[in-house]
Amino acid sequence: MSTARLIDGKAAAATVLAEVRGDVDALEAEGIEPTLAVVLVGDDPASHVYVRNKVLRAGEVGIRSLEYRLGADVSADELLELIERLNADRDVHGILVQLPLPRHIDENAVLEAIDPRKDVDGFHSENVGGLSQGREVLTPCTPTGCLRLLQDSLGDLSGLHAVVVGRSNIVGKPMAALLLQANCSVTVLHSRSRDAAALCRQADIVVAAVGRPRMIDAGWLKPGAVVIDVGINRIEEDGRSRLVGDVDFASASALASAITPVPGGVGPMTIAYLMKNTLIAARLQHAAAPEAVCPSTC
Ligand SMILES: NC(=O)C1=CN([C@@H]2O[C@H](COP(=O)(O)OP(=O)(O)OC[C@H]3O[C@@H](n4cnc5c(N)ncnc54)[C@H](OP(=O)(O)O)[C@@H]3O)[C@@H](O)[C@H]2O)C=CC1
Ligand SMILES: Nc1nc(=O)c2c([nH]1)NC[C@@H]1CN(c3ccc(C(=O)N[C@@H](CCC(=O)O)C(=O)O)cc3)C=[N+]21
Repeated sequence: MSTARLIDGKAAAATVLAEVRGDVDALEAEGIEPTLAVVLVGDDPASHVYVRNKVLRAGEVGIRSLEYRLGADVSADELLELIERLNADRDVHGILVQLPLPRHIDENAVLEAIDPRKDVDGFHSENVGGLSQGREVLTPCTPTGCLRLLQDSLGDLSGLHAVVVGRSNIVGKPMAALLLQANCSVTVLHSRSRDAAALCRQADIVVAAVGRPRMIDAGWLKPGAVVIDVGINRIEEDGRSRLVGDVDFASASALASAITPVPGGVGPMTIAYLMKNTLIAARLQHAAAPEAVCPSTC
């Protein structure tokens, strides 16, 4: 039995970050200091780890980052006020509000309050709609990172059948939109899909974003399929805690032609694309408001 080629997300992320580093230098030569504001509400330990990683990575590529930590009991109004302040601050180019938010805060209202041009997560309806219409907009980091991994592995994706397992707003749906934009035929599976494994076995490309440890095994795959595992699940095994994906790596890698590991696959690419989006956002804002037309008072 053959073994799948490993798609190295860490190495791919390093390439993306090197591209970003070059763009940062170019912007700084124009007197612009790309800046990302990260907002973290509450004390979820996993969220704290993610936010720390984002801030560290930003520093490494020369992006300035501002961290705002708010208590779990903060009111929606206080959070919206902070976002308004960041929207109005011309020195802030990207705003990321770490999800999930505490239950008493309407997540959608918060995401809609972010200036779409500073929406480095690509979650604002303006950007969601733009992606669906094929306009050039800020697109969500995780699926955009997955698309890059696929294009690096396969080149042109035209005509391939891609199956996305999961239909969340942050991964599954934008992933499907990006693959369609890249000329794939796209099938989206979810918890109500009938005989999901049989549908998945028709895929040339499988993107798993379910949140169920090792759900997708060889029985879901056509021989030679390329598998992208978005899942990040912390489980207890052999008396210790470990991170596993939504794909049963051992089983799937015997049948797939290429596969991402967890950790070291999609996760690092998500952070790399957050940095890239921050650069795109900075460019967008400075192209739209050149000093020559816009006096310093605006
Ligand atoms: N690597 C990274 O950078 C990131 C990783 N993640 C990880 O990706 C995973 C998915 O995240 P997210 O999209 O937010 O998760 P959600 O819980 O929001 O969505 C899960 C999706 O999976 C579907 N689903 C559940 N059970 C089944 C099943 N048995 N068969 C088919 N589909 C099923 C659900 O269907 P339905 O809609 O019908 O309920 C839903 O659409 C998680 O492990 C998360 O931690 C998330 C973001 C970034
Ligand atoms: N507004 C918002 N935007 C997000 O993009 C967002 C979010 N909220 N909330 C949570 C999810 C999750 N997410 C991850 C990012 C990086 C890794 C990552 O780097 N993972 C490493 C392992 C890290 C570890 O060891 O825990 C890896 O896979 O190699 C994982 C998950 C972004 N998310």
